[in-house]
Formats: sequence, structure tokens, C-alpha cells
Amino acid sequence: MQYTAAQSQSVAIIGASGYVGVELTRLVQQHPALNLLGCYVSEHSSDAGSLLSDLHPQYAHLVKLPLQGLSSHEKDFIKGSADTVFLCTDHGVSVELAPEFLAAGLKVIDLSGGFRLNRVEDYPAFYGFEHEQNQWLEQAIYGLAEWYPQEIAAAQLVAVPGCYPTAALMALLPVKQAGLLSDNKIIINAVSGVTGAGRKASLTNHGAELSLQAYGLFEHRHTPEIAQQLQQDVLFTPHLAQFPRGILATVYAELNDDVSDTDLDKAYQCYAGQPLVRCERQARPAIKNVVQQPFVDIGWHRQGNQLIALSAIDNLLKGAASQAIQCVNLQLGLALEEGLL
Ligand SMILES: NC(=O)C1=CN([C@@H]2O[C@H](COP(=O)(O)OP(=O)(O)OC[C@H]3O[C@@H](n4cnc5c(N)ncnc54)[C@H](OP(=O)(O)O)[C@@H]3O)[C@@H](O)[C@H]2O)C=CC1
Ligand SMILES: CC(=O)N[C@@H](CCC(=O)OP(=O)(O)O)C(=O)O
Repeated sequence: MQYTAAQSQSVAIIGASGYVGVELTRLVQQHPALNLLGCYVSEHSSDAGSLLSDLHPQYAHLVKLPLQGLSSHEKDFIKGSADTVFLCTDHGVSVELAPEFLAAGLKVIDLSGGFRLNRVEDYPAFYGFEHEQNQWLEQAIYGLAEWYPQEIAAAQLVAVPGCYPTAALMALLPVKQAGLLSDNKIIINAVSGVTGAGRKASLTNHGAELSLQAYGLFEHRHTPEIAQQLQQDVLFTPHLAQFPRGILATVYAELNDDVSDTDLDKAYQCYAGQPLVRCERQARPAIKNVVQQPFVDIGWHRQGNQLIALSAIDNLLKGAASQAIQCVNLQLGLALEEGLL
């Protein structure tokens, strides 16, 4: 297929050596309408100058680019040459970098949590830093691709959702939108593979320490992110497990009194025709079916007023990199699944 100039983009990837960054680099390299200008790490990174394929040999056939330190010279090059910058960096780094590229007129697709919450006041409590970019926070569009396509298509700054919120919201939004949920708190338990914690070694992701364990009780930063999108209180408990990638979310919600199976069927019909959503009544999604895939698998079950919705994604793909590509596809007017299937 031939793409017009308006349907192609030159892009730069910052944070390309991380787990999310390398998946995104692979997807950009395979994408017919995206031209990769460069892959960047921090200015004084010990990986600057290495080939991305030396760090991630599984993609050696696709990704031969060197990692470059993000000096002011490189930033100027990006500002002068790129249409879109992907930030696969830590939240605080993204909040610092995004305004520079936005002010230069570039589009920014941020895969961190730096621009996901609506209120600057929530950043100290949930992210541990003061957010000083209120004007960009106000303009950021939440990049849940199946739900906000028009807004994403027109956005200069897209905040790609967190991995757990993607899993939970994709399962819950159909019933919320259809007005089928009671006002009671929704309970979300989710289990993530260890790549969710990033590539840097720490005690948390050390092999000998890994087990299956809850963390972040009551206070994880994805609690306000999910609640904000749902406009309802949630009790979210993440769990870290000893497998590399994937998330399974189990969501418990109370239905209104008069909700029928037909109402539920109709609500989840919103995903009919969505190429990257596989949604079935009574399905029990499994992580093995979504790893290395851009899909979200959803199953829903009800007994009386109780709904249990299940959702599985690859945290590095639908939970990050492939969702970022969906956002760019929307911005270019391409099919949502372009370059992904
Ligand atoms: N892992 C996951 O499942 C998901 C992660 N996210 C979010 O995506 C982002 C990346 O996550 P992940 O890939 O796991 O993290 P990693 O720690 O694996 O990667 C971080 C990347 O950022 C680079 N980096 C660090 N500081 C700077 C800087 N100042 N300037 C430029 N580059 C820098 C690192 O390289 P170096 O240190 O060598 O400079 C590395 O390439 C985070 O915000 C994370 O919260 C979102 C959804 C899912
Ligand atoms: C297993 C694990 O540690 N997961 C990460 C979430 C990764 C992610 O998607 O979230 P952000 O983009 O908000 O960082 C965590 O709980 O902090």
C-alpha cells in the first residue's frame, strides 16, 4: 500500500533500550508508514553507543540502530526532523522532556504516567513529585485507543494508559457506559509479569525474590487513573508474579437490579468489529494467548447482581507499545491495527 505524506511520519524513540522502548522500536520498524529517525537513551547512559540489538538480540534481525545519548544537539536534531516523539521514559523524565518537544510543534506520545491524571494535585501523593506542567496536563488526551479515537486523532499530546488501567478499563467501560453498574466500589485484582517493573535490576524484580505477591495496597498510582476514567471508586490491588510478561485482571462489580443478560450482551457488543479486542461471554482469558500479541482478551460472567469481568493483555504491547502505535494510526487516519497484525 502507498501512503500519502499526510499518512506517514518520521519518529524518534526516547528510552528505546527499556522493555517498552524496544517493543515500540520493533513495531515502528515493521510499520509501513513510520520512518524511525533515531533511538535514544539518557545523555550519559552506559548504553549510549551500543547497538539496540546487542541489548535485545531477539530483535537483531529488525533493530540494527545504535542507541544515542539524548544531548542538546540530539534534541535539536529531533525538533528539526521528527513529526512525533515517543517517550518510553520514567514519569518524571517524561514530564521534563515533553514540553520541550511540544513547544517545538512536535506531537508527543508519552508512555509514562506523567500526563495521565487530570489534577496536578494528585502527582505528589501518587507519583512522588510536584507536577509543574498544568497547561500540558490539561491538553493531554488519554490514549485508550478503542474509547477515545476522535480525541486521540486530534491530540498533540497523548498519555498512553498504564498497563493495569488498560486491562481493567477495557473490561469495565462497556458496562459503565451502558449504565449497568451500581455505585458501589469496584474491586480489581490484577497479576502482572515482571517486565512490568522495567529493565533496571532491583530487589523487587530479582529472580530469587520473585514469587506471587500483592503490592501497592490502597495506594498504587493506577487507582486514581482507573477511578478517573470510570468516574467511580475502585479498590485496585496489583500482584507481581514470576513470569516475564502479561497481565490478567479480575474485576468484581455489582450490577443494577434490573440488568439482564441481554443488556450485558448489548453492552459488550460495543467491541464488535474492533480488530484488537476479543470479547466473549463466559470466556476465561489466559495470559499465554496474548503474550507477544496486541490483543486484549475479555470474558464476562454474571450471577445475579454480581459481574466478574476478566481481561488479559501483554503489558508491553496493549499495555504500552502497541497501544501507542494504535494512537499514531488514529492520528494518521490509518486502520487501528495497521502495522500490528
Ligand atoms: N514495563 C511496562 O509494562 C510498562 C511501562 N510503562 C511505562 O513506560 C515507561 C518505560 O518503562 P520500561 O520500558 O518498563 O522502563 P525501563 O526502565 O525498562 O526503560 C527506561 C528507558 O528510559 C531510558 N532513560 C532513563 N532516563 C532517561 C533520560 N533522562 N533521557 C532519556 N532516556 C532515559 C533508559 O535508558 P538509560 O537509563 O540507559 O538512559 C531506558 O531506555 C515508564 O514510564 C513506565 O512506567 C507503561 C506501560 C507498561
Ligand atoms: C509489575 C510492575 O511493577 N508494574 C508496574 C506498572 C507498569 C505500568 O504500566 O505502569 P506505568 O506506565 O504507570 O508505570 C508498577 O506496578 O509500578
